[in-house]
Amino acid sequence: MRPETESDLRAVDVTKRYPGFSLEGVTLEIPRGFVVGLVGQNGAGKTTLMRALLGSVRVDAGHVELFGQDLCALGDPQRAALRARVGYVGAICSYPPTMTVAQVAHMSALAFPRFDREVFEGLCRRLGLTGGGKGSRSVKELSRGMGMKLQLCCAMAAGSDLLVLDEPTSGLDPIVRDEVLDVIRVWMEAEGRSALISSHITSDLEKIADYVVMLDGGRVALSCARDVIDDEMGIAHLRGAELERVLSEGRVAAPGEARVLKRDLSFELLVSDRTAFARAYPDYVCDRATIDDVMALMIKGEVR
Ligand SMILES: Nc1ncnc2c1ncn2[C@@H]1O[C@H](COP(=O)(O)OP(=O)(O)OP(=O)(O)O)[C@@H](O)[C@H]1O
Repeated sequence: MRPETESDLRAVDVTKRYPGFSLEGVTLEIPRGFVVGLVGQNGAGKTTLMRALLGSVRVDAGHVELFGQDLCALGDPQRAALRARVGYVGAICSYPPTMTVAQVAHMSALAFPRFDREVFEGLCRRLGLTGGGKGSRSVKELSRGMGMKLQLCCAMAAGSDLLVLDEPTSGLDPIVRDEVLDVIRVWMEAEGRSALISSHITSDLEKIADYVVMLDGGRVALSCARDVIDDEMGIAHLRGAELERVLSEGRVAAPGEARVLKRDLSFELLVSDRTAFARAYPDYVCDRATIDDVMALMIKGEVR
């Protein structure tokens, strides 16, 4: 990923083993100023990876550099200081349920020295969390979407340089999802900010992510710029004989590197360069690939 850009976070060969699951040799970078989207099926290891990156779980091997410093080589105070520059938002709103929005702000201001109340209040107004007496509502009275917005407002107002968001749009309606994405986009406009966002709603990542990292069974199955998926990759829809012809000619993928998925009446073939494919096989249909398409082929596709 963009070796010429400074990285806010760099993970090298990160391994975390649980009984029955392991995150194996994950290497990943979050270049400064960019959004990295993390995708994968349920249980692929996204949350475990995020927790390992933030030092919330001890890794068994590999290392993590946060803002250029090796987390393992630091003492607790230095690690905590670096960690304070990262805003983490989990899928569940973790504030005490009886606290009001205003009290959450007060608690955050005590916890985060860089917490900016004006920024917090501006964000809350923008997202409809406050105004018209709404600020006196307690956390338990907030809907799931409101709880997510409140966590985001706190993380952004805390002066974070890097946001790590675990499924920030899950369970939200499309309008609220767009609002949340808009707020992240506006936050990203300030220089030097980055984000790692996991999601099962890949259409959200298509709107916001600059890079995509795909996890499968605890390993990185694909890591690339989103533009590569949008502009270059394709899904060819082929009949059996057409597929065999394309595979035997070896122009699309070397033997052992093609990904093929059988559908009811045809086969799908993952194509890394759809323009070259169209030139080589002008009579065969090849569509643009979405993140979902690529995920299905990479994870469920047969290797040919
Ligand atoms: N503390 C733990 N002890 C043992 N196993 C764990 C622990 N935390 C996670 N796991 C296991 O690690 C695997 C990956 O879980 P993880 O929550 O990271 O996946 P995920 O990709 O975030 O899934 P989802 O999309 O469903 O949220 C699962 O099999 C889970 O049971």
